[in-house]
Amino acid sequence: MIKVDQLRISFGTHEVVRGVSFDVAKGGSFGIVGESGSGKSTVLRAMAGLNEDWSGRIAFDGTDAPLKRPPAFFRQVQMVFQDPFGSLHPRQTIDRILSELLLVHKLPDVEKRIKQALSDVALPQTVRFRYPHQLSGGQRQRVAIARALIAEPQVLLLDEPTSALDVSVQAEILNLLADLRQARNLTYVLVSHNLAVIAHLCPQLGVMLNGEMVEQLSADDLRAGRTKHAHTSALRTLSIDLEEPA
Ligand SMILES: Nc1ncnc2c1ncn2[C@@H]1O[C@H](COP(=O)(O)OP(=O)(O)OP(=O)(O)O)[C@@H](O)[C@H]1O
Repeated sequence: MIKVDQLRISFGTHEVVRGVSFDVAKGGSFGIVGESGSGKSTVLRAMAGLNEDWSGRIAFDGTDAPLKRPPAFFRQVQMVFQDPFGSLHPRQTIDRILSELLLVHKLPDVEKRIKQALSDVALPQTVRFRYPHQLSGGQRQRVAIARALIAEPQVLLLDEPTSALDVSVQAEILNLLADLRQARNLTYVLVSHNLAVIAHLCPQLGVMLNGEMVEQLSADDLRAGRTKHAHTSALRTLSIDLEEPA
């Protein structure tokens, strides 16, 4: 479903993504983990069509993505960001936020689709005419997910989708994302610095270090400590230490 091959991205003379390659099967979920600045978000933004200056190959469903994506691309592929406060327009009601993509893509049954989108992410219909600041952080992220799914895409690109949330809410959003993927056969690429988040949603993952994907492995191998690259072992040790403070 997704093929990224020898992706390279520079800002000025600084090459921040240095030949990254990975594949994701249809209905699969691939995680990208790595420390801050390793290039994870830059990879995802290029895949989403938000950065038009890259080289290599990015393909969805067998079709190479051009640098500048046509409008139809954004029906097929949607992105969810870390901070729902930043990604939802503060002066627009949830109704307006959800209807925007439907209008852009000229989809029928706006009313029905908005109601369905709210119920798909387990939000009460009463939030429809509220503003983002009148919702909790978890509810805002549910709106962001509803907006991403409303035009029925096949791929979700998720950039730290739970990092801005309280720990108790994080698990709810991760479970929602897992359920939605299964129900709709969605394909996910998820970026996080948090190995536990990645391992929860992604059976396969890639580890980034200084713009390179230094290792790809299964979540099972990660859990069992079957790692090859020293950086993967270091991330794993760090995440175990964080989860189980002495
Ligand atoms: N628009 C930009 N202009 C210049 N440099 C950038 C830009 N975006 C990212 N960078 C640089 O590219 C490198 C990789 O950034 P990126 O955001 O992809 O890392 P990351 O692994 O996602 O980290 P984080 O989790 O902190 O977002 C960093 O050195 C960053 O400073």
